[in-house]
Amino acid sequence: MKKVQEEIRTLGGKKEFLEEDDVQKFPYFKAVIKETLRLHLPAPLLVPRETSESCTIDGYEIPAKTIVYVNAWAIHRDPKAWKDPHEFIPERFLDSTIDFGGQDFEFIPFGAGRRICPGIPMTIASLDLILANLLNSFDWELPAGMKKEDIDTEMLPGFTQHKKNPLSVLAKPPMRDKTPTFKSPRLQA
Ligand code: HEM
Repeated sequence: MKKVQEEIRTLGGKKEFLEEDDVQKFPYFKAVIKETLRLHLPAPLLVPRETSESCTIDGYEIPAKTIVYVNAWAIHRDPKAWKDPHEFIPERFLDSTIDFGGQDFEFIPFGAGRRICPGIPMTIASLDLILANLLNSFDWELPAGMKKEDIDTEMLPGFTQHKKNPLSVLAKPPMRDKTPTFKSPRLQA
């Protein structure tokens, strides 16, 4: 958290509101989003498919008209593809060209092929903008007495992943805001 906030607050030019172009200057922030989509992909089994003809995959014969699920959750944690696959290590994406565009089959949070999610640009633009501004504008703390090891990542069963128990966090204005470089008209009013 500290590392990504430092990047945003240093490279973001101390702006009060970051725009889409600003976020493109934050490689570590981008890596954090990728690593989150690797470990906690919203659709862990993608969207089911039906085979149009029989085929053989990895020695298994799949008859025509079979419903097939791609276990992207398992692919994203495959030790043959990822070092320390269960660990949250955004740095693994820094010197890597692996992206979610459907060309790198070890990382497919939006699927791949001709039915790949068409919402990628909208998703990434919204995630970038909302998350970068939340990290820029606030410091985040766990409620008193709670340690980071206590964060519960349990999910409800379902087609898309939803947290079983809500996450409680405290948003605090960062210390640097004691002497703001820019005051919005809203704050001055
Ligand atoms: C984090 C956000 C999102 C994730 C992880 C996600 C993931 C996916 C996945 C895994 C698929 C199936 C692709 C496949 O099986 O190969 C899919 C399909 C689809 N997604 Fe998304 N999606 C997201 C956001 C969106 C948004 C914002 C939109 C619309 C604005 C959208 C629209 C669609 C549509 C229409 C399909 C069906 C495409 C088809 O079957 O041709 N998605 N998405």
